[in-house]
Amino acid sequence: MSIVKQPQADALKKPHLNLAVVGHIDNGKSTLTGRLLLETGYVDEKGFKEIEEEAKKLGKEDFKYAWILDRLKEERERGITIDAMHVGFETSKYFFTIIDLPGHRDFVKNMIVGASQADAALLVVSARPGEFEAAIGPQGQAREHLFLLKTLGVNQLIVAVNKMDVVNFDQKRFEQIKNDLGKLMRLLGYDPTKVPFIPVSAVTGDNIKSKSTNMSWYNGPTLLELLDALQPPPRLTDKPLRMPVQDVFSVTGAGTVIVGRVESGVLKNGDRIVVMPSAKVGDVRSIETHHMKLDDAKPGDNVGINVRGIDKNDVKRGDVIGQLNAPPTVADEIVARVVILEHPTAIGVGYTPVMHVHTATVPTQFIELISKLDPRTGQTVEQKPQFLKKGDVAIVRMKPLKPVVVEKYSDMPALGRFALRDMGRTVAAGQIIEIKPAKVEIKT
Ligand SMILES: Nc1nc2c(ncn2[C@@H]2O[C@H](COP(=O)(O)OP(=O)(O)OP(=O)(O)O)[C@@H](O)[C@H]2O)c(=O)[nH]1
Repeated sequence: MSIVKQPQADALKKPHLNLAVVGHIDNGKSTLTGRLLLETGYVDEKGFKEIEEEAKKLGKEDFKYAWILDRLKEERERGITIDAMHVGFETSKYFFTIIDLPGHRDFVKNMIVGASQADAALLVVSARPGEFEAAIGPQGQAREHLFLLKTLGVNQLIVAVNKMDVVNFDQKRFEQIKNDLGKLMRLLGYDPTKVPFIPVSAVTGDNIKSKSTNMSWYNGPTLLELLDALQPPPRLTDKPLRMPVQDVFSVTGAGTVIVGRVESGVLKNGDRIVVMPSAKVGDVRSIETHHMKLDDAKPGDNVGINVRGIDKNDVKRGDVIGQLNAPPTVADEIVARVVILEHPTAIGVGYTPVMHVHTATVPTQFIELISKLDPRTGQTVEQKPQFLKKGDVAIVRMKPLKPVVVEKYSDMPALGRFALRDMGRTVAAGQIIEIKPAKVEIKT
């Protein structure tokens, strides 16, 4: 029995949103996520009792919510099933899938993959003195995540100011954080007046499901109400099918099962599909989500598909599934608008970081620096710059050094935005403006 419950059919009929929970290490992402699952009835009672008793025994009761996530991670590592891939909870209006559970060692890398699919983000910042300051400091992950979210086009954001119990639910501290974070957000291109800030305590539960009696000075909605007030994104049903592959399994009795999220188009049972860049062709035998069989999968659906004619070894994470009449685009070169987040010196032609785009990672070389732009207005300020450095926004031409599927950001945002990483750091993020396609022959 898994520690988290799977949604019932009614929950899956609700509009679906993908939520990224982001923030600096130790600010309380896991605790808050565990709390949300618990408050919405998505934690198995028996399993949670065990966790509670264990936490009590060790005198670590504050940890019990985060341990829900730890337990889940263990379950995933032990034996992967399709339905354990997606953890979710429901509010009165939506069903939320939490993409990329917090607490991962290489969180930023996963964040990039995750954020490329997020419809909204919940930024968790700690009110504890010092912790908030570190989170938004030069090395702060709250800063880094905000920048990435913005550049990857995730515009819906909720800020949870957590650990309010630690600062005696002090309104002044909350206002100060709102003010300081607001300034940073403005710098990164957000309008902080449009972003809701909420004071919470993940440990005591204040303002999560019910209004806090400790913070009568806060008149806004609870966290669950804020989640309910998010807007569903437009779903690209009329575009060609694109489903980036997250994982592939060989399931005894079933054969090859490919897991991913449909980003555009509609995938139907019985469809003939093509996997790019390998150009392997197969047929869809069944589509499943959260343990239920579906007739089709639409944009936003996270599904496992059982396919005939494609071997497990023919598909890998980062490939993209499409249909034969409009197969996914394999790029020979791309032109992109990039923002340089972090680089110790300067970036010139020849620089080869790793591009993270949808679920793919591929070494990609800068082959031309076309122009430098004013970050605020988007106007060209310099043609053919020699170098790019931290803070610069530029149009560049790049060449993926291995075949990879991408699309123009304007056509399919989820396949057209990327981050560039080098030596464990996020160097830049960008959007694809033009693609020079590679020739790939599809044999049917
Ligand atoms: N007092 C108090 N402590 C909290 C609260 N939320 C989290 N904590 C504590 O803060 C510490 C870090 O919490 P986590 O939930 O593990 O933080 P995280 O952001 O998920 O950390 P990583 O997964 O390591 O990035 C733990 O000791 C929690 O018990 C809160 O609202 N109040």
